[in-house]
Amino acid sequence: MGVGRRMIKQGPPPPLDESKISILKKRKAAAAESAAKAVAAKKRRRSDAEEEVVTKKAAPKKSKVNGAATSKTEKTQAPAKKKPVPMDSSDEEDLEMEDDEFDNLDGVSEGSMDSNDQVEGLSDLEDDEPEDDSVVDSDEDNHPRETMFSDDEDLSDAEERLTAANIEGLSRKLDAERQAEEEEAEQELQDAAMQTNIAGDGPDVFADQAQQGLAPDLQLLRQRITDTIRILGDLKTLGQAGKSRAEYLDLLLGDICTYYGYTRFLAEKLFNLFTPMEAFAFFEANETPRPVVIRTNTLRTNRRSLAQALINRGVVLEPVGKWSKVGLQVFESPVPLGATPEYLAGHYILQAASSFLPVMALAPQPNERCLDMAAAPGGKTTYMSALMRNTGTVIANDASKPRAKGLIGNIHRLGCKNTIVTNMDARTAFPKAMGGFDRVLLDAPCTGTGVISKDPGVKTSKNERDFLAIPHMQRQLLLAAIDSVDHNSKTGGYVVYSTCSVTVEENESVVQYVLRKRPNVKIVDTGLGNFGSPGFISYMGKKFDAKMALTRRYFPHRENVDGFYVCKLKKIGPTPAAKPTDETTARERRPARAGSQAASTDDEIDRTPIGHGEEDAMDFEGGAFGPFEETEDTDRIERAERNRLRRKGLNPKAVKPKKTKGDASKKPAEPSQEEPKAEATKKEEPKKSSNQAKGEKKTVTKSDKKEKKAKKAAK
Ligand SMILES: C[S@@+](CC[C@H](N)C(=O)[O-])C[C@H]1O[C@@H](n2cnc3c(N)ncnc32)[C@H](O)[C@@H]1O
Repeated sequence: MGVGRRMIKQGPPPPLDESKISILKKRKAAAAESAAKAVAAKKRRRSDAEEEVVTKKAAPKKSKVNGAATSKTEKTQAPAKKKPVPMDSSDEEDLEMEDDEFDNLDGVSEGSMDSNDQVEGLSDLEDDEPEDDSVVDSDEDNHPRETMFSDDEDLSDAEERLTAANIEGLSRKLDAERQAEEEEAEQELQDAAMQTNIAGDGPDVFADQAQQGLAPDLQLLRQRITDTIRILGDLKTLGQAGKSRAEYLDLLLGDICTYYGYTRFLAEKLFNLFTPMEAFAFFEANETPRPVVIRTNTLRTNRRSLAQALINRGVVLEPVGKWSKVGLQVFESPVPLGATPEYLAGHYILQAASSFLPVMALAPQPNERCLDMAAAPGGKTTYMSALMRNTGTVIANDASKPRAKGLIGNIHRLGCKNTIVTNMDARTAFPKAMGGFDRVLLDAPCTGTGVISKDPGVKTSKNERDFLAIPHMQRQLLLAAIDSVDHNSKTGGYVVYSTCSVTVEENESVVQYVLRKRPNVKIVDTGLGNFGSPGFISYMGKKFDAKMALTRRYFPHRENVDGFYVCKLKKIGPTPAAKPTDETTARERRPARAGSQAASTDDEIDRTPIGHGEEDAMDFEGGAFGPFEETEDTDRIERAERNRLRRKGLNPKAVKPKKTKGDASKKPAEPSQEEPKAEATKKEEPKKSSNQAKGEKKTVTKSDKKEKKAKKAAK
């Protein structure tokens, strides 16, 4: 992400600024406090920061920020005391395909803080060093911070393991907070009803519609949104005669689009995930940034030492919550977090709290062989490396070359010595180039609907085509991920699939698809406890595998983390050699082809996985996994062949009739040496029954291989 976007993200969206009156009273209070603080002099701000450190220290029983979800009190105070924390360019590793993200690594501080702040921060640092030191000293003297950074923060496995107890505690706390917020919101709605003296009879929300076309009065719009939600909650009593639920929903969606700036298409998609009331909370949460979080790099330091070093620089921070032993939530920083000596020395990385979760679910072990399929800029790769204590191997792959450069930068900075970077399209590269991994992480490219607060462009940039093309690619990648895992791994055999999107199309639907295509995997518990919400087991009439409830969903308005999805799969049997990685139906492919660059490469690639040993011997068609889906295969094979010919500069229509059944060597366009043989032979398949095709395919493949070998030998 660029500096500009970081700056935008740090502040509220200008058009909503004036009218943004939170539904929660506590936020009103915070806004007032914030305004008051804004006029304070810089030294005053500095002393505020010191005060806060002292306050925290003086309040040992104060509840801490959990899971990046602040406690109620903290949420109230946070907007006022937080000033924009400079974000490092590595901060959000989850936004897809941003090639320049790491090009701006060194410029991070420039756009994030004004120069005065920086100078002041530095001079203050010099002036106040002894003072800060004393704070740290006193901290060591039975200070509450002792409890925050307890002695158990060693580099042990246990430190990294998420305990169910911690998670349950956190979950309970979040539930309580959420309930309180909902009660407040409900109260506000009731107050609004009393103000209008219309108890038992809802307001006429349709009355203002005549004003359409004029610039909207955002306050009125907001009022109408809350009124409509209230009416929808009790349509029978509050609804107007002759007005249907659909009409109210239509009005509400239109208002949400106008108020928050979404396209109708996306607003509807997101709205449908929740009740109207909860959808409102979700859209609201997307207007405010999530807490800034850094992850301690345990290959270089430990959290206690890092926290002390940063506190000495005037950074106000706390442990992110008991669920993580490496996360620190930063409330305020007088220095750019992407340019501190500790940052440059690789002691931490800016990483969204939700981004820890897939790696925790993956739980890579020392000495394992792991793959991070879509790794750049490396927040998760470097965490994997740290959990593996720089042993074993992590293959960190990314299809984007510029992003892969950023990945390399992070790997060096954080001192990951067990990591190899590759720059390949994971759909084709794995398991062909490499396979047999103990664990694979697929943090898939996605639409980014979980990180709208970071990238508001998502509100208008994602269209229907994206929601066909991107899930299509996700399915391909996840099949490749599964095929790349060694089901016989003594320590692993796991795949973790994650996205920073909240839509069902990119999450449960993708998992459901691969369950159908790869019955040799099953969903297992993520190990993330009750933190987050269970994945959907049904959605809009569509039923999913019952175990989908073991997958986890995270939402900005529920957990105060970026929207995220995590699914853990265990491979229980070999992937059949004959099973192509991409088996999307023709119906799914068509829009995808037209849709995106990712999808456009779809046709050009044969994704047939290379079998390993026993997998080669697996007779898929007659085996445990059922028959080929002939229509899909036929279409895929024909398409692949046409594309192969086109790549050769040949007209498929012109050359096709010349081909002879079963004789690969007589093809007019000979596949190049590096082209997969399966592709060359599969074109014969459509005209045969699946059994015939299978038999012939094997025969031809073998003869082809022999022929190739002979050619090689001759050369
Ligand atoms: C959500 S980001 C990954 C973030 C990363 N896991 C982290 O934690 O820093 C998705 C990444 O997928 C990469 N990508 C997209 N298509 C790909 C493909 N076909 N093969 C491999 N990587 C791909 C993008 O370049 C992008 O860096």
